[in-house]
Amino acid sequence: MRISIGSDHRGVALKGQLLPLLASLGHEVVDEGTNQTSSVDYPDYAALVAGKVSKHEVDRGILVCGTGVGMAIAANKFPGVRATIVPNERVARLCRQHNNVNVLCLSEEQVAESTPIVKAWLETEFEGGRHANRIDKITRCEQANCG
Ligand SMILES: O=C(CO)[C@H](O)[C@H](O)[C@H](O)COP(=O)(O)O
Repeated sequence: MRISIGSDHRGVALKGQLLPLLASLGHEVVDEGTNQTSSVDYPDYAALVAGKVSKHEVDRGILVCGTGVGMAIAANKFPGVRATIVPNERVARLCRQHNNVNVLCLSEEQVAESTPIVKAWLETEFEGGRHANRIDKITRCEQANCG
């Protein structure tokens, strides 16, 4: 897969660990930064990654910050993006099977072992069926500017 990855300054160390992992699994990785520990704004990096997912320039996105919260909030503003914080392997599988999550948000502070989470998220397929009906409802809401 072609994967765009980004972080803020609180996620840069974990992003650095994920780059060789993704390459070793055979994925083409686009590193959107940041590559420094000086303070940056997470919405800028969420926009780079989620924008590419939204425009289908990449297959998936990965975002890392201190908690994953800000990245998920910002990424979900982009049409067609389904981003969530994933704290463990079980949620990694379920968010693919049920929610077709296309942007994985990780907390560098909270996640001790990210490799099984990332592998499970990459390997697990969307189940479709009743879950597709639910995603369609979200998509229709997004397109109609619900609320
Ligand atoms: O977006 C976040 C929280 O919702 C991330 O944890 C950021 O990394 C954090 O907000 C950055 O905070 P800082 O005090 O400016 O380092």
